Amino acid sequence: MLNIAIIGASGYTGVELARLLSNHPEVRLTLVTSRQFEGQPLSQVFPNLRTKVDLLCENPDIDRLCDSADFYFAAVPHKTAMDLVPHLRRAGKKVVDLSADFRLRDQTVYEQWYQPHSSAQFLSEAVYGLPELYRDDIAGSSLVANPGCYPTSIILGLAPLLKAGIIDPETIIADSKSGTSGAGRSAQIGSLFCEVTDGFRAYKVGGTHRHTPEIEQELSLLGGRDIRISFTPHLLPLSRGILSTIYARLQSDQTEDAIHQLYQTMYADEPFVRVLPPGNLPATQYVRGSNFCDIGFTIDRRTGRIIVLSAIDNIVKGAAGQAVQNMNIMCGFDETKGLEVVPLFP
Ligand SMILES: NC(=O)C1=CN([C@@H]2O[C@H](COP(=O)(O)OP(=O)(O)OC[C@H]3O[C@@H](n4cnc5c(N)ncnc54)[C@H](OP(=O)(O)O)[C@@H]3O)[C@@H](O)[C@H]2O)C=CC1
Ligand SMILES: CC(=O)N[C@@H](CCC(=O)OP(=O)(O)O)C(=O)O
Repeated sequence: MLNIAIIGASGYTGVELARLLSNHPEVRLTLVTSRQFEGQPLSQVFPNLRTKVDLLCENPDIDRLCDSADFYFAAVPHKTAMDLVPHLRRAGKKVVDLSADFRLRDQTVYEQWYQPHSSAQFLSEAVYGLPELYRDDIAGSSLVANPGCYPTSIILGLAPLLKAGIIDPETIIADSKSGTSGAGRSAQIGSLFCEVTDGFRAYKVGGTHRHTPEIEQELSLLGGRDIRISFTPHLLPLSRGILSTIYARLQSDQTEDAIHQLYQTMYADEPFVRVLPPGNLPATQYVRGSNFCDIGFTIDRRTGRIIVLSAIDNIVKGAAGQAVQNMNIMCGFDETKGLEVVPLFP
């Protein structure tokens, strides 16, 4: 059995990691951290874990951390992760970092969008943890930077089109809508019930959301040239789920069957990408609680644009589920272990 620590277990991705890992046959949770709930059972902080997780929350003291497990999930905010990861790596531990701290390959770009990087020497070691693109690199890595939730939905939605070179990369627009759990569990006015319910709004409009450089980094690698996109996030009055609606102009006339074939070919062996037949469109309620990314598309003949829709659960494929998928790959386990759950509906 592999001993696992979740650093930041009292957050939304932390509780989701605990839920998924408690059902994983190859691992045992040995440490969960939370400063605010130190000494309390995690199953008291999150009663859904009753009888499934029997650990007390501990303060994340670095020496105790390094002695407590073989494999670490850093489910803490960015900035915190960059200060923790070097200690874990120097102790020879494998880490999946759910924060943004090791996702951008270029330190300058990271520092433009976030803050000064205290452990930039680890950027070259980190592998971007999108298994559908980097499975082999992830398998050989000890530090995986788990992708952001919006980037996961958009990159998976566009990858087959960019690889095939059939869309004009200068015309990409992604409108994404996320459930409120994406903002984390800390108290913030913008996440209060009255601020979110019965309404729908965009935020960080005009290329100002910090996921923009992450999405552009990966799309540029797929397209083999520098790509800039228009990305607008929106906040939904839902707890979980992301739906990204992505537009791009087709470079030439294409049939729906030919494009469907492109998606089928790229994702044929992917356990967590479900390509929908032409005419079927994804929705957040059909991936809820699961590690699936559902992708559908349609061609707007009047404008010559393709419209791709990509749905994930932001806490599962957008965070904790993808992190477990990465752990499975890094440790040589069956990639679907702990993640076999069918989406919860209704
Ligand atoms: N929510 C989502 O949908 C997604 C989140 N992510 C990323 O995953 C990470 C966790 O997100 P999420 O679970 O939503 O966040 P939450 O705010 O819900 O939880 C954060 C966790 O980190 C701990 N923490 C906060 N500050 C520190 C610190 N200085 N030292 C040690 N522990 C700390 C908190 O516990 P305590 O304060 O008690 O110690 C808490 O357990 C973030 O980097 C986020 O960007 C990525 C993709 C999607
Ligand atoms: C709804 C909402 O607020 N979503 C978060 C992004 C979700 C996320 O966790 O992304 P990172 O892993 O990069 O932090 C936001 O817009 O900042």
